[in-house]
Amino acid sequence: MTPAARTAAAIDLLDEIEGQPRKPADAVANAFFRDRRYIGSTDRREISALVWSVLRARRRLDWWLAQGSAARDFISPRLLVAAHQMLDGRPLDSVARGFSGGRYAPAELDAEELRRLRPLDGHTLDHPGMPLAVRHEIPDWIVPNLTARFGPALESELAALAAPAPLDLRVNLLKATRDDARTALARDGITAEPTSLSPWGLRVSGRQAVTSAAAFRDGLVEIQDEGSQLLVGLVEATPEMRVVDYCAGAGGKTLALAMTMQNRGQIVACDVSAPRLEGAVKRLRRAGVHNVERHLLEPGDKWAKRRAGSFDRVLVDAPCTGTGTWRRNPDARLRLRPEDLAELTVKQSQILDTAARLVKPGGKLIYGTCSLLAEENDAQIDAFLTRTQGFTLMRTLSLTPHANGTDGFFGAVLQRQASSPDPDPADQP
Ligand SMILES: C[S@@+](CC[C@H](N)C(=O)[O-])C[C@H]1O[C@@H](n2cnc3c(N)ncnc32)[C@H](O)[C@@H]1O
Repeated sequence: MTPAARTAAAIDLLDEIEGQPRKPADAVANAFFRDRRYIGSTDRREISALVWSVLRARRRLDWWLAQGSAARDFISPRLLVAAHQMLDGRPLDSVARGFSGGRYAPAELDAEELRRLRPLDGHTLDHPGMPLAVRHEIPDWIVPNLTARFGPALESELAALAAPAPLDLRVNLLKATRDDARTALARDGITAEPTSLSPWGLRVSGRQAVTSAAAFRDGLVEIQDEGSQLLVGLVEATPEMRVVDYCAGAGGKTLALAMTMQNRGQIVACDVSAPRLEGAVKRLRRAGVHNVERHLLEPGDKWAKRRAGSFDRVLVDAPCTGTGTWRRNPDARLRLRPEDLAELTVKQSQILDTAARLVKPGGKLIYGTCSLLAEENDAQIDAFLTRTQGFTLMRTLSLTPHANGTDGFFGAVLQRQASSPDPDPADQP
C-alpha cells in the first residue's frame, strides 16, 4: 500500500472505532482487518501504529483542534490524523499532499479543514498551556481520584501510564525452565530478559511477533503482565490444594495457578461469561494443564452455596475499571465514565461476599484488581472487613507502572479464621 492508502485505511479504522464507542478499540481493529484480508501484515502494522498513536494523543489533538474553534465543533478522524501528522513534524503542505484525493488516498482537505489545521503548523503535540488531564490523556472527572491515590507522585505515575507498555511473558514451568523458554524464543529471533520481580517472567524487547513463535504455540510461554504474575504469587497455591479462580475469564491466572500447583490438586475456574470460559479451553490444552474444571456461574446458581467452606484458596480477580492497564488500552481511559466506577464497585462487593463463603476455615480469599483507584482496592477491602465476620487481612500488594514497571495492580490476602461461622450473603453469581 502507498503511504496515502495507509492513511486512508487508518482514517476508516478510526471512523469505525468512533462509531462503536463502548467497544474496545482492539476488538474493532480485529474485525476491521478480518474484513479486509487483502491488507498485508506490514501495512496492517503501519495502519495500527498510526491509529494507536492518534488514540494515545486523542485529548491533546482535540485540544489543538479546539484552538480558534467553538469547543463543540465536530472533530473528524480525518482532522485527527492530519493534525497528528502535523504535530509529529510535517508541515501542512506536506500533509495536504497526502490527502490528494487520488485512487486509494484520502479526499482532499477542504477549506474548513485547512483553516482548522493551519494554526498547528510548526508546533509539536505537547504544549505547556494544556491542563493536566489533557496533557496526560485522562478524563477530567478522574483527576481527584488519582490525586488522592498518588499525591506528589501523580505526574510521574500519569506519565508512566501514558507510555506504551512492554510485552511480558510467563514461562510455563510445567513445560520449560525460564532459560529453556528464552533459548526457544531466541530460535525464532525473539530476545527476552528475565523480569526483575516475577520469578517466571520474561520481558520481550520491542514489538516482536510472539504468538507465531514455536515457544508460544507449544505452550512454553503465555502472554501475561508481570504484575498479573505477582498477583498469582499472592495466592500461594500448592499441589495438594483445592482452589477456585472465581472470575477466571479466559484463564490467564488459572493457567499460572495450575503451574504453581504442578498440575495437581483441583482448580475450579468460574465466570459469568460462557465465551470467556470457552476461550480458556485452547489455552489450557496448549499449556498441558489438566487439573482444571470450568464452571459457568448462572443467575440463581446454587454452586457457591453447595461448595461453601470447601476451598483452600479463592481468587477473586475482580471486574474493574482497568485503570492499571491504561498503558495498553489508550482508548479505554477515554471511555471510562463515573457511572462505570459506581457500578463496578457494587459488583465487586457482591462478588467478594459470594466468593468469601467458598473459603474453608483457615483458608484464604485473595482479592485482586488491575485498578489504581482506592474505591476498588483498599476501600473495597475495608468495607468487606467491616461487614464480614471471621476474616483477617494478612497482606496487600500494590503495583504501579512508575514505581514497579508493571501494569497497575492491587491485591489483598484475607485469611478466614479457623473457627469462624460461614458468611451468608444472598444467592447470586
Ligand atoms: C479481570 S477479568 C478476569 C481476567 C482473568 N482472571 C485472567 O487472568 O485472564 C474479570 C472477569 O470477571 C468476570 N465477572 C463479571 N461479573 C462476575 C460475577 N458476578 N461473578 C464472577 N465473574 C464475574 C468477567 O466476565 C471477567 O471475565
